[in-house]
Amino acid sequence: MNARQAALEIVSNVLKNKSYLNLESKRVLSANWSAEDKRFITALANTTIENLFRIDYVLKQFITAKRVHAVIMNILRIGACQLLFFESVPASAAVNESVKLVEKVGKRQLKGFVNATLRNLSKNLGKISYPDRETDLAEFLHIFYSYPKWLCEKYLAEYGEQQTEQMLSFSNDHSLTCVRKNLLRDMRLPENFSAGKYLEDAFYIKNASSIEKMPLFTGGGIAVQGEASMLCVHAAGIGKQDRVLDACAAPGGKSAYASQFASGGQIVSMELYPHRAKLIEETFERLGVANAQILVQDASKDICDYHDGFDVVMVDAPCSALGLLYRKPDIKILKQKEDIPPLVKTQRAILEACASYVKKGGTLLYSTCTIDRAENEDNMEWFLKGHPEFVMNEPGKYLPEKLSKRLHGGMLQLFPHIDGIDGFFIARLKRI
Ligand SMILES: C[S@@+](CC[C@H](N)C(=O)[O-])C[C@H]1O[C@@H](n2cnc3c(N)ncnc32)[C@H](O)[C@@H]1O
Repeated sequence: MNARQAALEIVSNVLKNKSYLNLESKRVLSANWSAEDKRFITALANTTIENLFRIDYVLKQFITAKRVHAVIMNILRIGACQLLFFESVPASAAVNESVKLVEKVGKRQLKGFVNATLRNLSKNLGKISYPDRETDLAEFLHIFYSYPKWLCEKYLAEYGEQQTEQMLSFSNDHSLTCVRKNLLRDMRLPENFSAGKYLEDAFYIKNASSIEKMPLFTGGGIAVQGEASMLCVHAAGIGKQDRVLDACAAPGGKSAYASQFASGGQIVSMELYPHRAKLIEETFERLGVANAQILVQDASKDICDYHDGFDVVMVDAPCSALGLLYRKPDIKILKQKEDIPPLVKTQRAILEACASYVKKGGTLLYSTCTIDRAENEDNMEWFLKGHPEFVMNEPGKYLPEKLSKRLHGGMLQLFPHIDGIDGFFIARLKRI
């Protein structure tokens, strides 16, 4: 298998099976590839998925057939992706290598079709047309930035044209991975890790293709965790002796970080799915978390024994993950508008049950990794209406100054294009 075939396999599986891009990439890249091949495969598969709506729109202008077989369409997609977005790949290579793929998938009779389509595209790159932004702005944004149309419409309504375009056009350096230095293990970090944007114990690694195999990772010296996720734990303001409930805990990133703050206290990590609870177990073992207990349990169901039982309750709710779209492009394709109302229902049910576990004077920390008013601000408004025993308690003193200035109504919505990190939402409530 060559690099383009590997990218084709990843793209085909994501689109056909609706599987996650990172899991497909991990599986395909586990074979013995050179570092250069790994980078090319990852870039080609990611860029194709990231720009799928645009690529399909462009291809439509050059495809002459009425129907195109799925695998041939995917070959055209990764070929067009190279022509449109890979300056380092000569057009002839993008076309010829795509034609070779047609033979490899056993459809040699379609070599001429793929050759003609891509050659025609490569000769007419300057003549590609896009939807007219004056006639239908949402349609233009949907195609040009390759985001679902429903999301473009939603963001236009909520944030206006300028901010929506900034959000959709933002792209970060995909080669950087954020890790957290785990203070529960005393391991030295290499000099080439660069400093975090906001937190002392956050670091960025460049071009690390298999962090999970690094001795520093296997030995528990680091956890792969973004700064926005770490900031949620900071915002909770956890004390040394605190008893903390992490109601939606898998794979255990926030629980493990919380255990550093509550070094003399205790963490209870709750998770609905047993297979995901196993991930928490692995995280704790690797990172040396000793003061935590794992519980497989539906956080929306009341547990009488927990009433008034915790200084801090963290609800890092299951959500639409729209704050990760800029670095997890498959979510753009997999996420549907219809997914949101059931999520809001679950989030509210979890908040409802967990509210009673907070001690008087204690903290309820609500967070999501999404940019969606229904799942964030609206949920907080709904919760406070039904729970006069809680007030908003802004977490400014626990956050870096630059971010505490951005609190709005006591809540913080992070944006990748403004803050350079994942689009998390953080709200801190106090039980009075
Ligand atoms: C956003 S993730 C949590 C990430 C985690 N806090 C971390 O930082 O590593 C949400 C988790 O909630 C779990 N979940 C979904 N519904 C739940 C429920 N009703 N009760 C408990 N956990 C639930 C999901 O399986 C998922 O593992």
